[in-house]
Amino acid sequence: MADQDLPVVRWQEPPAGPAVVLLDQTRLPFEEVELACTEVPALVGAIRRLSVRGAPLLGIVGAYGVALAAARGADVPAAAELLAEARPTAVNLAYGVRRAERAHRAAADGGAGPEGAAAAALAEARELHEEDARASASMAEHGRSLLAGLFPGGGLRILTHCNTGRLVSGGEGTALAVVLAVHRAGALRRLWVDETRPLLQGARLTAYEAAGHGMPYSVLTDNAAGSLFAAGEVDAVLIGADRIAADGSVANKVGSYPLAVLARYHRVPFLVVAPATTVDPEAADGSAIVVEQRPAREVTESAAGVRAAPAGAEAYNPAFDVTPPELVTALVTEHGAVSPAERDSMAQLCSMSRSGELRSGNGMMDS
Ligand SMILES: CSC[C@@H](O)[C@@H](O)C(=O)COP(=O)(O)O
Repeated sequence: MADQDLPVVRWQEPPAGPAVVLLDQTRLPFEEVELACTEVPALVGAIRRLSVRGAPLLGIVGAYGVALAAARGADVPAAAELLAEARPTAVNLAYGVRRAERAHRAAADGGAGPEGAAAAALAEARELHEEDARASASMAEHGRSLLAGLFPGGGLRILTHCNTGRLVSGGEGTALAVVLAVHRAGALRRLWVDETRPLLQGARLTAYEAAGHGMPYSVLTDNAAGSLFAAGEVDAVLIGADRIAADGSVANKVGSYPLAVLARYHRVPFLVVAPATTVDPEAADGSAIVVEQRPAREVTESAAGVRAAPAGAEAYNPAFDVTPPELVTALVTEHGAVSPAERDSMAQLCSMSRSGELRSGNGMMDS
């Protein structure tokens, strides 16, 4: 296995750059290989094929993408549009893009010139990168302390879905950062890792991160989760989120909703860990969240391109599903934990998130 020491994203200055350099997640867990994107279309392609993925990281990368366009003298609004639309569900992507675009425009309007405006976009991307690292550390501590209160004896068996660790973040991640804090506190008995069909973010990426941290973990097929609950082997479910609506509905990797149903039936806490930038106050409820549909071949073929279904088979392949707020025990953000059932807490969380305002606009938000 690789060493896990390359950054998940970094900015490359000239002469090798300007470039946004990504740790190519399609090559993990077998190879740690960097992918240098020197132009925005290459970066958009990398986002679409999931060389880089996970909501908070998409936001950071989107912001660096705007900085890249500016540094290359490209059409920044056009590049921002391309980047923001590369994937539709994770609200953080458009949020990061619009933030950097706004910084670029403000500098240009202030007479900074092309180089100064490009520097302003890059500074904004770096700021978002650092903010996300700080948010990650706060979420980890809030989540750990919530679980310590619920399970004072430790010995936790946590089930997680998809990948939510350092590979999705400026820091140690969202849900997996909480698991890591529990592990460091000596309170993790086992991490159950859903393989996460069809692209195996759990089996490939979460298992890779769990192994790197020396966690006790087991990979299971998504379908095996029910029997694990039935056997009383799951104490808590922790997942991340790609977008959280104003009513507390949570869009996350497809397969999250069935876990929430299982957790409710078996009276197991279902915790969603995400930075406030994942809250979209403009999405009133789950029906307002666009769910990305992925190509059929991801389901009808194996990862190696070997056909699993008859030629011409059609497929249903949504990348995400939406869990209604009544199934979510708590949302853990950098500001603390809230129950989505508490309307006042949700309203407060919405007011702390600027993702909705920045997501859809042209970066002209007043502030
Ligand atoms: C903090 S990570 C939360 C989500 O982004 C994660 O669980 C997820 O669903 C990622 O999906 P992906 O399609 O791999 O980008």
